[in-house]
Amino acid sequence: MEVRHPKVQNKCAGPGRPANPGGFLDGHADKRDTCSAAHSVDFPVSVVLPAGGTGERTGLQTPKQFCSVLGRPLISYTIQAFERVSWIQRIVVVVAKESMDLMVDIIRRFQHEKVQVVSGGSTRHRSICNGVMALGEDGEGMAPDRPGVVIIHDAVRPFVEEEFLHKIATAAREHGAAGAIRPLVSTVIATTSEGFLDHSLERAKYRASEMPQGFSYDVIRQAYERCTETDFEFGTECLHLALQYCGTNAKLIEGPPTLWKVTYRKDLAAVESVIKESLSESACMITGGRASAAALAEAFQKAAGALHMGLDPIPDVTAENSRYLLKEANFIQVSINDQCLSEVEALIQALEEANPALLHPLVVIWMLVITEDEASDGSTAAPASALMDMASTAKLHQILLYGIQFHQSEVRALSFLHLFSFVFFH
Ligand SMILES: Nc1ccn([C@@H]2O[C@H](COP(=O)(O)OP(=O)(O)OP(=O)(O)O)[C@@H](O)[C@H]2O)c(=O)n1
Ligand SMILES: O=P(O)(O)OC[C@@H](O)[C@@H](O)[C@@H](O)CO
Repeated sequence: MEVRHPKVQNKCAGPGRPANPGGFLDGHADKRDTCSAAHSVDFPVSVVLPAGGTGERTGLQTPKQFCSVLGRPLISYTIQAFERVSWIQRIVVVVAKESMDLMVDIIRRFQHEKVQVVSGGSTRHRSICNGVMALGEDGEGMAPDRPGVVIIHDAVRPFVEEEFLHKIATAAREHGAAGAIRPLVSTVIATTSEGFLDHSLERAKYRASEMPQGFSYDVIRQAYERCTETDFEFGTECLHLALQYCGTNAKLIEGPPTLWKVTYRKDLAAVESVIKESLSESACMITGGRASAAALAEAFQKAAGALHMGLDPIPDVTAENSRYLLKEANFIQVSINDQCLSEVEALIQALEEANPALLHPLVVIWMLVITEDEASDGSTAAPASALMDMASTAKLHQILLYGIQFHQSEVRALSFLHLFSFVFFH
């Protein structure tokens, strides 16, 4: 499907079918508010993820954005990094038309939110242009809800944090354009036509242009409406288009080293080791909706921030929260004074039914909290034998079950999180 916008007919389009105006695959926005209070914006932000390349430099048959990492396509990690940000409204993924069905399947399988799939072009700029135009598409009589800011981010850069996205988006809002930069690792040199050194650049004066980049919508749209076929064919830098065709000088912001792009096969191995390491840094805390458990989860969530752990408290894993079963690797089931194992049994059953395509064990910690009044009744510990039996069965499904019981007066969130982090690092 090709996005063909009347004003820029064939401007960014490659070959392809007329575009579906871009109906959402699942239109409900992500209701899970995952942004911390520190990060919010007062203008609409959308994202374009160019993912229409072939990944030739990996030497693999499968385009790198669709290569599996721990049983999950690389692009799914990148989409998740954006869909978790509550102030991002729409994510346009731009893929080659022959990958459209695959992309739709990935979105459904991993229950991605806020995603619209658009057909790519023969070059990266053409693909990005298609994505930008789709954001302004009138689509079936709907007034285009054009974003104030568009974040553009290569789909093969899976490690992007909300805090940096917020910096890029607010700088783009203020300056019209903003981009991530990183120090150069190697010196840049110019060669003669015979392949000899012509001159070298003073490395300290230059930076590597990375992603994400942000633009006010009108700037990037106008840049693509005005740029030339040569730009579309050979260009690699959106910031240059904004300067060249809109006179907009991008604000440059040094980003973390995690912004690197998967380009070669070795980069896929690096992604896998980084993701494995990060597995111990997030968990889903299931509170059952009880006020006391929710209060405890809130205290843990605050403490988790100090350990750079992401902790998502939710009441259960049903309905819209069922996506956690596919994307999270660690779960803490909180029971208050309830020695019955039914809740954790239900969680393990839900995990087995969801059968997430992860090649590493899932970890479930049953956290039994005994409150002061209950403790005075001399309540006994949960039936350890029943827990052991359940753990033995769960292990057959790659689920590692642990139990921890403590009295409310013993709760020191940070120390428990250190313990959880140790257990999660499997
Ligand atoms: N016609 C294209 C070419 C590239 N991209 C996307 O732009 C990003 C960065 O480009 P690059 O790393 O060069 O990806 P490929 O072009 O796939 O890699 P190669 O040059 O090795 O083929 C990737 O997410 C890629 O999918 C795109 O959307 N459309
Ligand atoms: O050139 P490639 O297509 O490999 O990758 C695109 C990069 O050039 C681009 O992501 C940054 O340089 C920022 O513009």
